[in-house]
Amino acid sequence: MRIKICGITQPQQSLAITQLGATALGFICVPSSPRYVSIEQINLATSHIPDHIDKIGVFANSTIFEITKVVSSSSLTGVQLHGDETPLFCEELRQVLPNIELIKAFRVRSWEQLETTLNYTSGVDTFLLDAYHPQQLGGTGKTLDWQVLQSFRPALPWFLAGGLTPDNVLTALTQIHPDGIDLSSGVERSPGDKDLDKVALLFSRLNQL
Ligand SMILES: O=C(O)c1ccccc1NCC(=O)[C@H](O)[C@H](O)COP(=O)(O)O
Repeated sequence: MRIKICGITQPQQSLAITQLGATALGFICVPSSPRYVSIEQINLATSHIPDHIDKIGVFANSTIFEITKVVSSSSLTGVQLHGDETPLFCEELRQVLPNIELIKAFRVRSWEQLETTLNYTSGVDTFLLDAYHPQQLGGTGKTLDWQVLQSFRPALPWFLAGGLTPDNVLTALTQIHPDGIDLSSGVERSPGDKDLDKVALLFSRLNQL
């Protein structure tokens, strides 16, 4: 299973987190977020990270120009679209960045909304389901209803996000079987400052699976 730790801001934490077992690191490229990082910060945080670790830039309602500028100046291997990007936008971005993993995030407000994932299957590689919050785009610590998600059968591999912590991750994964999990505030001391003890606890809990 893929394990993405998102919202990294401190270079020394990125290496430690991959050594603990993360398969992907997420960098928030949304200026309004307290976890925002510049291109220079992304490059510092990824310079010692092995090639097999996915390095995902998280964007929300950015333009194709803004996204490609960050991707072409960094070692990002993937782009997560966390805003209201349309299927057409994803397909256009795919044309411009054919070798970059595209992840479309859905902030789930209603279960009917999950049907819209169908419209994105040709434009992206991966889905991510996150909790909806009226004021925040991500990193909210809110969980989804895992029981309802048991019937989610997406056409693409998917990450479960939203309020996962070392204490609830096994409960989630006994109910549903995503291809990956994504955690941010559940392994933090404060926004952008990861708690390496919590990250270690996460991996020791996952080893019990
Ligand atoms: O984390 C942010 O600050 C953020 C801001 C704007 C758009 C997306 C953002 N995060 C996206 C993520 O992938 C988070 O990991 C995801 O929302 C889960 O967060 P959490 O509930 O804290 O585990």
